[in-house]
Amino acid sequence: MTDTSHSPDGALARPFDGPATDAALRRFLDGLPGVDAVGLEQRAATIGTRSIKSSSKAAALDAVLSLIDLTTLEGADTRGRVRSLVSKAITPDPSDPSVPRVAAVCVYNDMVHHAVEALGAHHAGSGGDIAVAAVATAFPSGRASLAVKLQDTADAVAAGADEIDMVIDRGAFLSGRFGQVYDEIVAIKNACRRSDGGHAHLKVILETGELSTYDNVRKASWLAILAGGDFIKTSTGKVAPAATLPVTLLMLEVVRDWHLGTGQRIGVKPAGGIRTSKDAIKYLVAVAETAGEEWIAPTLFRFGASSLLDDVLMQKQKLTSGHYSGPDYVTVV
Ligand SMILES: O=C[C@H](O)COP(=O)(O)O
Repeated sequence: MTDTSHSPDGALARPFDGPATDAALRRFLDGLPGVDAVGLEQRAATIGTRSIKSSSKAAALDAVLSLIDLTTLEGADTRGRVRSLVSKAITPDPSDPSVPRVAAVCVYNDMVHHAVEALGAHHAGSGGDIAVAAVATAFPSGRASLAVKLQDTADAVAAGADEIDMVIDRGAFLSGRFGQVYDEIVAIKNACRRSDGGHAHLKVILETGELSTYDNVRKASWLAILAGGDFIKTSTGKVAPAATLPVTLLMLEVVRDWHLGTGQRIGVKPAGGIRTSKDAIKYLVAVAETAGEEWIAPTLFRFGASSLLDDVLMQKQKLTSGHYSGPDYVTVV
């Protein structure tokens, strides 16, 4: 990843004066313009109707592949399951070595060392091209003490995680305790520091399905960026609704506005429920039309998905041969 980080206290970029107290954050976030829900949903619906030339489809499918955080987040995860996932990340299509690799594998904290071991030289931490992302901070609920969340994060970083996907405290956010949410993100960002002086990149999961309103999604997006998030991510995948096109579009508008105001580029990661190439391409159109084509890069956009890869491989195969292969074409993790 290129370094999209900024000062943990947001001092250079903060769009208000003084410390980020609860009152200052509330004043700023409550002063953001309300979201025109009808307009937002219409924009998303219009994006959903765009057609893509078949000559561009192959490139779009390859772009989708390169942006996937290939995910397994199950209580039943094992070393074997993570090794299968990693093998698929390294060689998505054993019959075609030209198929691009995914950006990252995303696993629970205690599976990080298995992922790192299985990736070997492919691990980003060893100069390879696949990152290991770990969900942390008492994922998916976020209900634990700050001390536990910091330890959770430090454990994942020590085990070799290149990226930390943290969940915000939705209870604190919905109660208006914005300072608490801000401080927690700042603390987790500090826990992302590695002993070599680098730091794991921080994706801040808003869990938009629990935020009730588009206004809250906009506020939480700003709050996460102000506190130092390198990425803002829609969902854990454990709460419905997970990623939606309108919510992702709204988050893209925030990173676009942040970039216009500060020059800093923040990433966006829709996650949960994105299973088809057709849907993924709609997201790419939203990225290109909202933040700009430069955001279509693993440093600035990811899909958090467990099964999207299989559909993309099937669509690529259909483009090449004119027909779908049987269900055995894709390997099931
Ligand atoms: O962050 C990723 C999600 O947990 C994956 O969700 P999914 O299984 O619906 O693709």
